[in-house]
Amino acid sequence: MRIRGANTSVQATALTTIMRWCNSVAAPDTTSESQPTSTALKRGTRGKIVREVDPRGFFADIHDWHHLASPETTSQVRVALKTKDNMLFCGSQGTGKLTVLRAIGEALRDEQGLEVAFTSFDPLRAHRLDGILVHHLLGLRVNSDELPVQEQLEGTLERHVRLVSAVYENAVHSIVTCDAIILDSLHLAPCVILRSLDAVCRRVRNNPEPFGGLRVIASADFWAMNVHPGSDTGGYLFQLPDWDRLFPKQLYLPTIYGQDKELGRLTDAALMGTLTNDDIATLQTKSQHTMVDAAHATRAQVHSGSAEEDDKKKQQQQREDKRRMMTPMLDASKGQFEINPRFPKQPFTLHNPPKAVHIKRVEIGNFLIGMLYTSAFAERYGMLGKLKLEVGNKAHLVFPLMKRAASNYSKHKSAGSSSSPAAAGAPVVDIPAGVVGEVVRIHEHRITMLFPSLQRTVDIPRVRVTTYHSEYPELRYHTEQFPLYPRTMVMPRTIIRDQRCRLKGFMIDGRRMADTNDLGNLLSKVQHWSDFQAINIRDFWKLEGIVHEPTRIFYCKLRSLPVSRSSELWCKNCKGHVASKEFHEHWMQCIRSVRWCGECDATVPLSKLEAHMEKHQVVLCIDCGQAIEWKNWEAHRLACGPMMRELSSDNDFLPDVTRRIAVELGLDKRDLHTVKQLTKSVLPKSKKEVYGRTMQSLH
Ligand SMILES: Nc1ncnc2c1ncn2[C@@H]1O[C@H](COP(=O)(O)OP(=O)(O)OP(=O)(O)O)[C@@H](O)[C@H]1O
Repeated sequence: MRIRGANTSVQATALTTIMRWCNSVAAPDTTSESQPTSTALKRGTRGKIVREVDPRGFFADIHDWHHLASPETTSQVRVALKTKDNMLFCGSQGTGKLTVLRAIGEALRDEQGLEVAFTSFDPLRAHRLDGILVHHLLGLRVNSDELPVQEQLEGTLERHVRLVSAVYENAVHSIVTCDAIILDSLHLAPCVILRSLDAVCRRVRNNPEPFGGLRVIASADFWAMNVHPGSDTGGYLFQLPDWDRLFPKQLYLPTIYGQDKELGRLTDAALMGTLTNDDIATLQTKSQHTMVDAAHATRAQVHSGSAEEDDKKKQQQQREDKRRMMTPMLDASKGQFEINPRFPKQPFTLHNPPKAVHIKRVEIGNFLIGMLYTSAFAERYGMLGKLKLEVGNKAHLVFPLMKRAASNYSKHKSAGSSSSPAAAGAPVVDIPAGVVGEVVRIHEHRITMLFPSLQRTVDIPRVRVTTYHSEYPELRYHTEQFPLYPRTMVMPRTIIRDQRCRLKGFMIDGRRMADTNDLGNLLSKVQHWSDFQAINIRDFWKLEGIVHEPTRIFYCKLRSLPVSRSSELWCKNCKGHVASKEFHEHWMQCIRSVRWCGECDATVPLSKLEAHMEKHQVVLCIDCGQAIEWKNWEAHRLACGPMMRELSSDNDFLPDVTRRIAVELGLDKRDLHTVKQLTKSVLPKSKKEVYGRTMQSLH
């Protein structure tokens, strides 16, 4: 094995280290000045992280590509092959975005011979895409909380391009070495990243076109953005001035696959904020009745033949069934404890490669270790880092468990076939993902689960996933965890973020929802009426901000739908009435030029917003303990009673020395007036932060 691209001395050290570490590798070729191997030159293979499931015990299908060749997907692939434009696929969960991206990426690579990087902003989806995190393509830190300003970010991106070509010798992708990027979960990208990517691509690729001519095929689910009812109206990706230039082809995928047709219509209405009272009634009654019917049917199957049971027992059983089927959804505050149990019973284990510390000393080694390490956590596969299952708890499967050994499937995948696994003689699904079961027994290395709907009791061992880079297979991380997801953790935000499978048997309670778009996002996770029960939706639906207005307006434009049927519309940004016909033009101009200041009840030009909001900054006068707006500070410091006493001789608390120095220095009482900026948590509402972010992302 060779470490390519390092300078000779570093390379020699690295080689020795890794050679010592891995006995089985061939002798290093120190004479050739870092000639790329044939693997590295093979198109489309750079930067590939491989994830393999150990086929012993239960084999889980973690790759899950069954519709790459479906008619809907292939029609999108045809469009992508014909056009040279960048494309963006929008849609809610389950609309096939990832499948389309994967199919287009493969077609660009295999049919047009392009070097394609498969990336996502979401680590879990990066794994599902068989790709890498965008951060690894761009050279960004994964866990960095603070984003640098655009200039710094551009510097980081350019530096990474240089590192990839000079030090890593193109063993991984960079924005220069690939011809196309598959960019998933764009809704998670801050504006500044997209703007820097565009600017740096144009510079380093020496091409004035968007992204320097790099083909970008992206997907986004803007309904899943982290916004809450009080969020701002501006500063989102789709409001960037050159958004349409960056993505000339934008499509909305309307069909949630596998979902009941009427339920699909209501899910769309919930997402777009157009649910009527009748729709809510249908949602509540239909889900309730069908769910209870399903519970009865299951029980009847299990107890068929027991006719002597008396009516009372039957009724009791039915009540019990109903209770068991409907797990109430948790709200965010309660669920937090469940999600991060202090003493997990089944922690996930991550086995590091031996001598990882030594390998880290070489730049490429450091980069690879970082990339693999952040890709190998249980959460990246949809499992949990901390699992606390007890006997009697309910949980559902994260992956479909397969029946036969994995060898055929691996061969089939490595042969690059995109046909269905069943057709290639691959293992078939034994227990589908999402099935709800009850923990019967817990052993050290397996959990016995009873799946009542399948009438099966099955031992579930830990899934063992090995993660490595295709060109450095010696560096391996092994992840182990039970592929189970506790039912107690079903709550709006976690389902959306962590769950890859569809949900069954839970309650959508309007009163437990707190976040924008929760109802639509939850509904898009279910397929049939019998999977859930909706209650109290009417209470929730009346609340302001329950659908994210900027996203709704953007999607209306994308789908050529009217924002409203009335002749006039209320602009949430400038708080004015606008004729419906002109609404879109007005909105786009409005959000790019002004913001509403709630303190002054007036619009403020975007260019002056930062300075304006500074005036509303609240500060604490330490002398009198009062919170005062910054604009009133000057007046306050002249009139603050407790402060005026400070330098007077009857202030026993002021040390004589301080008083003398102050008088000698000519400091008047005003200059001694003290002020403390309040911490964010004390402030009633962080308007500054909201507007600050907006300013930063728009300019
Ligand atoms: N054309 C299709 N026909 C039927 N089912 C499909 C089709 N495309 C995708 N699916 C299935 O729909 C489900 C969601 O697909 P995919 O993951 O690609 O969508 P997504 O929009 O990325 O949604 P999610 O956020 O739920 O992952 C998967 O189970 C997939 O197999």
